[in-house]
Amino acid sequence: MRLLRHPLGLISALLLAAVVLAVLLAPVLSPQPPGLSSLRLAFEGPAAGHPLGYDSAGRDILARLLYGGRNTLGGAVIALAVALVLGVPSGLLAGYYGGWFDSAASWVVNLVMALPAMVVLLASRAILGSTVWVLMVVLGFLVAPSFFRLVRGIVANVRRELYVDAAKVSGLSDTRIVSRHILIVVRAPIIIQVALVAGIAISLQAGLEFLGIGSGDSPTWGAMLNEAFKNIQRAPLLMLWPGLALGLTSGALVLLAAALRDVLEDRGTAPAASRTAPDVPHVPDVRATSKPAAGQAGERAHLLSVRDLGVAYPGTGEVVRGVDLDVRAGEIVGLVGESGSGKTQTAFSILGILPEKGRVSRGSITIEGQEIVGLPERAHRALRGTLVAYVPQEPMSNLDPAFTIGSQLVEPIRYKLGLRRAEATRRALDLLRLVEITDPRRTFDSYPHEISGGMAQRVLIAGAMSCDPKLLIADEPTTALDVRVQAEVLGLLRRLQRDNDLGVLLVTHNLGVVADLCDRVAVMREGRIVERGTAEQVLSTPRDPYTRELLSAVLPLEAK
Ligand SMILES: Nc1ncnc2c1ncn2[C@@H]1O[C@H](COP(=O)(O)OP(=O)(O)OP(=O)(O)O)[C@@H](O)[C@H]1O
Repeated sequence: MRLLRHPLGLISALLLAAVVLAVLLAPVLSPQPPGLSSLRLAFEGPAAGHPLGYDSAGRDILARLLYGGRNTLGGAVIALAVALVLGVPSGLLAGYYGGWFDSAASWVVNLVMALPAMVVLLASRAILGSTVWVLMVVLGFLVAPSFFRLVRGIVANVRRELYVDAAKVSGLSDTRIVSRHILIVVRAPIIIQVALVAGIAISLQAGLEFLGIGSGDSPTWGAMLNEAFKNIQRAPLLMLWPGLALGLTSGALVLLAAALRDVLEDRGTAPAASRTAPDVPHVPDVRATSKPAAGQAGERAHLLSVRDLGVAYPGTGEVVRGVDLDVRAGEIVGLVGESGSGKTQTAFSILGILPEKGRVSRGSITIEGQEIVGLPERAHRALRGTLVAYVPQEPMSNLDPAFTIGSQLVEPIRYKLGLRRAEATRRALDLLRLVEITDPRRTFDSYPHEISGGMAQRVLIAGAMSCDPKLLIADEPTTALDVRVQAEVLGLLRRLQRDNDLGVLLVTHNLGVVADLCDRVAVMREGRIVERGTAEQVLSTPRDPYTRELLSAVLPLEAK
């Protein structure tokens, strides 16, 4: 549904729907069968009931266009179905279980990818015949590796997530874990990839037909192009219709993929738990209160100030109830609490990205003095990325596997800062250096599946820093990483915060992270803040029983 609110998505979806509908209704819309030929009418112009005129064999162009669309789109569907059936389950298995199946499947995939597609298609035509459907099955086989790699990369990454471990520990079967945790993560990239591959399949098929490699007997847009090309001197307009149909359909698919990416990829994701050793830092600071803080405002911080925030969902009521929070320039504030306590909802309200049905039910949020509750989406969007940036929890699923790291950094920089490509590229490389990536050029040119989780998180931090934000909201930024990499990424956040005088709101379960990094901390439970103070105060002399409970759950494990 959110796709319909995306202008590009709406236009491309409508266009595709119109094409598919027209093609399906071919018998109704078309005045005669596509093969009916009357040489007397060859190259005749439009006539009543034949709005596009006749081709070189005196066949109705509209009929051929509509029936040809059936073959062209049907061929793409077949190629996609084959690619999905082969690529997705094998990618899931290889990514989830690894081991010999992964090695064998990756070997086969590399082999298939090394095959020159055109040669294979030509050879299969010679062996299997020229029917368009058979060629599309072969094409499906050739593009299946792209789905395999996509799914395998994401699944292998998600498999390492602690929440998948937790699901395993709690006794869920593998099938259930895959359907509950894993499919959700791969669904969006697969949908995007489907749109892209459909466009490629249509263009490739048309290319083959245009070269005269497909089957001559059934009409397709490519075959129409081929025939029109032969008569280009005599009737250049014949090229227009199949060209237009192909251009519009493939263009709409590419735009739809881009819109789907926008819509599907900025969703919040599931939580996870992790631990690092606490090492209470010496931090000077501010006020400490131990009571729930609703209504107890105090002086508001200039950078970020939240007062009496409520977030509600229909049916559930308020899930955040009267939260007060301040983040000043140059400080890191931890927002801790168990799963479901409302941390992410608070962070999302500040970012203005609450899920569809969620709304801020009361209170005020100011960023640099500007009230943002009730701000129109457009104005809010202008703040995100420039004034406020977000570092998400799952680095890998926030990077699009279909694009290089470089292009994913460059595009937002160009969009937000209006830089030219060369300048944006320079800035992206500088940012990669800023986040301590040793070979920025190599990372720039890599695809997400070629880099590690820690590197991916650095890339996302680089992305967050790209427009010099003043406030960074990091939601469990190290959850997906192993302990050593966690420490590195936390160190990086600390350095960036110091060097840039950033204010950071760090959402975390992890009291070790709070101890390592935070100046101040607010503890949330059931939508309220139950305790706040300097990290040192809260960790060494917790006043609220809930904080004590949280601490006692962690400390015995970390005392070693
Ligand atoms: N889309 C939604 N519709 C209804 N309730 C929701 C929705 N999203 C979140 N909630 C509820 O809001 C409450 C707070 O969720 P939130 O995600 O903020 O918790 P959290 O403290 O960030 O937990 P975690 O650390 O697990 O992410 C939860 O009880 C959750 O059930």
